[in-house]
Amino acid sequence: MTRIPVRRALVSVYDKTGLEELARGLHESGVEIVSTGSTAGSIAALGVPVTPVAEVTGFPEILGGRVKTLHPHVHAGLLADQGNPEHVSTVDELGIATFQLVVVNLYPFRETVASGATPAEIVEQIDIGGPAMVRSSAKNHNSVAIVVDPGSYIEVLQAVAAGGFDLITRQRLAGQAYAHTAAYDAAVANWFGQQAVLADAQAAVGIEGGENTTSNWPPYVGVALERAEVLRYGENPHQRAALYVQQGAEPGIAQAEQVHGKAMSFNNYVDGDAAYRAAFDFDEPCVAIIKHANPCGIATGADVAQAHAKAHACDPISAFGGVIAVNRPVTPAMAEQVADVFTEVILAPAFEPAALELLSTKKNLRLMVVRGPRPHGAEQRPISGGVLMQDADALDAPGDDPGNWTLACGQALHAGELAELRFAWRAVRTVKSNAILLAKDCASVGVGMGQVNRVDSAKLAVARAGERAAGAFAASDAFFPFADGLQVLLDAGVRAVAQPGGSIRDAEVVAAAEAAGVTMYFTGTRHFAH
Ligand SMILES: NC(=O)c1ncn([C@@H]2O[C@H](COP(=O)(O)O)[C@@H](O)[C@H]2O)c1NC=O
Repeated sequence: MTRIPVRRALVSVYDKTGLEELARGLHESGVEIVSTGSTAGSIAALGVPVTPVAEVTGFPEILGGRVKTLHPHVHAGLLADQGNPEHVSTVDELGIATFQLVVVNLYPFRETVASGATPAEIVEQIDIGGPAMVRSSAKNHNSVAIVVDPGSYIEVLQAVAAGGFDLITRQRLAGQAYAHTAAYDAAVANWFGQQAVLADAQAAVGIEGGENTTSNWPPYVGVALERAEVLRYGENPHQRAALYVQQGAEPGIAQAEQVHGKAMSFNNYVDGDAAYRAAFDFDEPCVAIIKHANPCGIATGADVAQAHAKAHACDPISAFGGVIAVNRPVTPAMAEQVADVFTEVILAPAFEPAALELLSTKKNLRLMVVRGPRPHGAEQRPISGGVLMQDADALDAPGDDPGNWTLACGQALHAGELAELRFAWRAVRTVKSNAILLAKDCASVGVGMGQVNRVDSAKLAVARAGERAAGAFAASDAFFPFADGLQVLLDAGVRAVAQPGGSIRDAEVVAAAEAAGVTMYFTGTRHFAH
């Protein structure tokens, strides 16, 4: 493989991490370093020889740094194919020296947006010259190696000392470089999109009839995904699969840190995500046990061990091979309970040392550290040929506060009972629609999920609860279109029901509850989850 010896390098970095080692190493290998303003200043301060880029261009940096490397003496030096005799003679005639290595990292655009800077400050942090150099060098990877990641300087110095970069490495670096500028431009485009949304919203204020409905979503959304892991297989063994993390996204399970166990599978991630969302919906210590993206047990408790015991008791048969999420650090007491049950994954914000030690003896159990709370931004759902976007179904709708519920029939519940019904209401939204959840003592006791009619979901919940259905607190993720589904719950002896209300047959539904002497609240909010 042909290596291209590095004689001349262009270094222009905003992030000066590792710059000292890089500059010293390049100099020791006999490489001439050309550099921009403060990068050159930092290198010179180390006592390492450096040529300021203005000496190469014969032009000062102007417009507050907007123009420093945008010059033919730089870009021809980056773009000349050093294996092409015509290119070589052209640059020779014009007295342009070529580069074999370019090290660039860009102005911190995303960080500046996140810092709450003004639009003018943000715009100034859109790097122009940097991406131009990155793209020129990457295009000309036949002659130039382009490095955008301060984490790869050691590899860079090794390659330089070994006689230069081979073609495969230059191609790989070029790919990384284009991914880097693409992600950067996507972040810039997304910011401009957000500005457009804000401008539209401001323009809509005062328009009679109110709200701006057309432009609440940006005209373009750039998503940059970086492969974090190749998975053994997908949902089934014949499907290939990989995990990608979304750059700039709120951290979630894709960014979780594995502290024990074999590699996560595709299904572990899917179930883990459902478990994470469920457990982190609660402020109290909460444990959710998930199978096939649905809870087979969810409970809150005084501590995580109690919450786990209650969640497990909901459906011990289904809990076998489950994925567990907990919204507090795992304690030794909880770890002892879990150790007795075959479990695929536990996700938690932390594991107490003794818990970690105990659970680490289980070689098939995966332990993942996740940072809560669950992401609240917009959610994407791929469909064939596109993506649907929606606001995350946060638990902040008026109907999520029992204080806003309407008593449809029966005696108002006292505070303790209302807390039970509130638990059922919060927990049911983690269940795939049609969803019916029966709870007692702030623990699910029967869950009916994913049925194509509400009657079957009710039957399933009641069947799973068995005797526990009597006196249970029931929640339905959407209204009862007829009284039949509710009747299943009433016949099983539930104590109270929370449901959105809003069916054209509400009167029939309420009459059925009233006849059974059961309290029913309308929440006014629906929580479908598909
Ligand atoms: N305008 C230009 O010609 C230009 N050339 C390089 N840059 C950026 O300037 C930064 C380095 O500048 P300095 O060495 O002055 O800290 C790098 O992030 C680089 O991407 C430029 N800045 C912005 O566009």
